[in-house]
Amino acid sequence: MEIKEEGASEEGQHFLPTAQANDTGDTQFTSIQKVSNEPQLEFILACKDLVAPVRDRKLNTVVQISVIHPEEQSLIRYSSTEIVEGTRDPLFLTGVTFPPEYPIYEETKIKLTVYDVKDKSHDTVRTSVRPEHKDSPPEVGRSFLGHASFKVGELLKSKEQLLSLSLRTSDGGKVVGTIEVSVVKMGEIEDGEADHITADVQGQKCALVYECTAPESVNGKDNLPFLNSVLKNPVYKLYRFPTADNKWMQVREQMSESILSFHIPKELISLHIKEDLCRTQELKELGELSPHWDNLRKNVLTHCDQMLNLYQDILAELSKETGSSFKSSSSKGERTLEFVPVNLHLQRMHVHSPHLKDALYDVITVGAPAAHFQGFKNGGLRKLLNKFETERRNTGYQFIYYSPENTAKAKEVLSNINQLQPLIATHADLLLNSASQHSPDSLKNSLKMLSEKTELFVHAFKDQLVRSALLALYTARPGGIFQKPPSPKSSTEESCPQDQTLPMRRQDSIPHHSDYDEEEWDRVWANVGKSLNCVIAMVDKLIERDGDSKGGNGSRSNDGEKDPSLADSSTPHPREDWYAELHPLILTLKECMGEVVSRAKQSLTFVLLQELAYSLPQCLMLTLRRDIVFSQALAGLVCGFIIKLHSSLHDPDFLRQLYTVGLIVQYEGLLSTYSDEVGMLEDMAVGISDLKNVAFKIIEAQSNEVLPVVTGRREHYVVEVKLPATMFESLPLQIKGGQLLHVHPVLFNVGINEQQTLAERFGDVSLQESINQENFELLKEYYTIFMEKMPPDYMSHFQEQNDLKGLLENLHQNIQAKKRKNVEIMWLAATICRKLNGIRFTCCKSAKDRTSMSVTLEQCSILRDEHQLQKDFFIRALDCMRREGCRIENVLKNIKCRKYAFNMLQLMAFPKFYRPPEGTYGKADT
Ligand SMILES: O=P(O)(O)O[C@H]1[C@H](O)[C@@H](O)[C@H](OP(=O)(O)O)[C@@H](OP(=O)(O)O)[C@H]1O
Repeated sequence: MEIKEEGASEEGQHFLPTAQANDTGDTQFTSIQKVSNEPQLEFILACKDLVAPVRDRKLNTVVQISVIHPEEQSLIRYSSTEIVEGTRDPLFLTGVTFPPEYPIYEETKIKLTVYDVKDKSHDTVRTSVRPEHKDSPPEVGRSFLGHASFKVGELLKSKEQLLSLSLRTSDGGKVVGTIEVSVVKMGEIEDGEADHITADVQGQKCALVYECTAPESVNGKDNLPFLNSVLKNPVYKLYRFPTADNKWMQVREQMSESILSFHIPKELISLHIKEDLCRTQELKELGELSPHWDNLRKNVLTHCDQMLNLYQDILAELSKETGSSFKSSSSKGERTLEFVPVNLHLQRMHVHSPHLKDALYDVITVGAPAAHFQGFKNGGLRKLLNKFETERRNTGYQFIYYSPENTAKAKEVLSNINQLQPLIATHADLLLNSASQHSPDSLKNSLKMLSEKTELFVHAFKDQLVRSALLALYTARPGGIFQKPPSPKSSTEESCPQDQTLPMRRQDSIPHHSDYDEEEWDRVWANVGKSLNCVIAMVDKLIERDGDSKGGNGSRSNDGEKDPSLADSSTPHPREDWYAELHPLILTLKECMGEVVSRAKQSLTFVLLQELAYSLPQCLMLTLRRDIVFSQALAGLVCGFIIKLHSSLHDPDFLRQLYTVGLIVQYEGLLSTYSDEVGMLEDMAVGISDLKNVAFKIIEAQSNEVLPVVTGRREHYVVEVKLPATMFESLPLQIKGGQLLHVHPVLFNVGINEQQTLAERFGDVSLQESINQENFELLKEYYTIFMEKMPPDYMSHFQEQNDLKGLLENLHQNIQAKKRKNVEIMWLAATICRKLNGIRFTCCKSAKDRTSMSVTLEQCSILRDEHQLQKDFFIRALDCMRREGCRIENVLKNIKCRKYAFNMLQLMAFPKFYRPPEGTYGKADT
């Protein structure tokens, strides 16, 4: 019989096979009854009375679990337990779990093979994904003890779902002990019913059947289709660990890819293309410029076209990747995949322990957002942007210097214009519609909407930048001649006081010009407000006269075609033509608005031209780098946000926090401050900080398509997250009403590897220190807003439960202490984030090795601190997770080898609890 390795696919990307058998409609096998999206079958193992091949030898046992699919004859190696040392009655903490989509049936046969491990460092449990054959050499470091098999149906139908099987030697003759298989059911009976289970782990007594409940809020079954559309290829691992009071807790790890890894980059690149096309158009529409500026513009347009082509090519390449949900660490430097985050996963721990509530702990693990293709020879974004800005500020003779804040402001105003102008036009048309229907209520409502949007519009231009940009553009015209547009209707000008002319404050590098009429912009701008006032006055008058006429006044119709004079209110007007009265005023309003838009657009486009004009290729490459890094960061953020929303949808306090304060998003970085990783950290710091420009909006899904949509433009993104109608309905009004939901990203980095040792001894750790200090300030700010804005009744309970102030002080002291490899910083920051209901991230270069050490440590620390994990079992639990848990599968799917990429020397530099167990590390041998 052939033995294959599970997940031995060429790519090594999908460790677990998808449900081929189910998909092909293969119905001759009996499906297992299962709870939707829960693993289909989970069991734990224990052996008794094992016979050692050599008398008095203490056994170190491991069980290899293999599957024989009913339609095939080959044996698939599925999973292993951990090694239990020094006992003939091992009780294994690592269980076996078959995910929801796995093709398993009652007829499926499971084979359990027990080995005695002689040398753990050589126990090369499946180091490569190459299939093994019958005549493969025996595995180094272990010897066969015995095996047993059973059919899944037999286990499920057995009394108490517990099988006790004899272990036999390979010839099937001699019995060498027994193995017990007990079904675990997380989620079928009520809490407390599992009390009879005792865990005498020290004494190595075998446990009975496991049954526990997972409350609806944890499983969130009704939200599953929503989450399933985002998460793919889950890997599940099961464990049982003893609690301090000698009971068992059950722990299930889940690790899933997300199609957002590719979806968000595609959305974002499309958006950039749209924005850049629009910018090109706007630059062309700048009108006539003097030769200096015109040349500059031509140059910019040529380069922008090249960049556009590049983005279009990347998008075309990415669009070929339909259905992909994972970019491996080895593809980090691939140009066409640069926008895609590296190795992005949800890492979830679901804990069920007696007397305690079920709990979920989620961490998003992802490679540090960084531009690997461009490389790090010249540093990363933080340094490059600073350098660029300093040089730009100091060499301003060929162009006008606008600060990054002003450039961002210009983009913001442009974005507001693009949104508001069509919106106002729609509301104006609705108003006319109400007028033609002669409906006072509808007229009032339409007017209310129109007024609100127009006020926002007028407010958007209340900025000194627009004024100074107008002057700058004026001076850039041939001969400095500003083409005067036709003045708005005199009636508007006359009826409104000129009270909005503000003194002009020029930027230093902006030229003065004596011919320039500084007040003209104020007049044009103020005309919008004035025309709106005219509309309001007219509506009031019409409604009033309508009331009068209904009250029995005489009749007279009003022509009012061209002149919207409002002076004749005393004359009675029975059933007048409201449309005819309002139409010219609306035309004037639109005209005034058009005038403002055209001037503001041109002047702000001129501001943006300055940004590009200085050091063109460099500027565009920086933008590309920033876009790449941001795209990777955004993909992770959207994934984290959707998962958080999904798991907390039934929590009113969370929802309130979401719309009143926003969410903290905490990133744990494990990068060193040495060599290339300095550049990565510099990229990462900017990418994460840029996430503060993202807001989320929840909208009701109109179809089955629930993938998020990214809107806005650079520096002003709105991610629309779609929810199915039933879920959407249950949301608070504020969220349903489209209120923007904000995020507050913070990054704390602590390098832990041998490179960091070098940085500490011979290099520089100031980057890490300043990042941690700056981000501490941001975290403190969030905490302050949180305390201020959350309602007092919630806060009193919250403060009682969480000593956040103390934790923050502790974090601050640790950051100030400047201790080497101070991993306490990460634990404190993560704890604060969890207590604040935030979204957790852990990142290193590839999110594969160091990240795996960190998330497993975090998981076990949570089990110890929150779920009373027996202290003596802390290291065993950690080793179980690292040896057989989701993260070793992560390594496998990335590099097709089941070994963390560390050598002894590297590990000696790691803080103690970040070192994986013997036999699980080394360099890839494929
Ligand atoms: O290049 P060697 O000497 O094998 O060092 C490895 C490190 O030990 C690992 O920590 C890196 O992986 P993580 O970035 O996931 O920790 C790993 O990153 P990689 O998987 O991206 O190559 C390597 O840098």
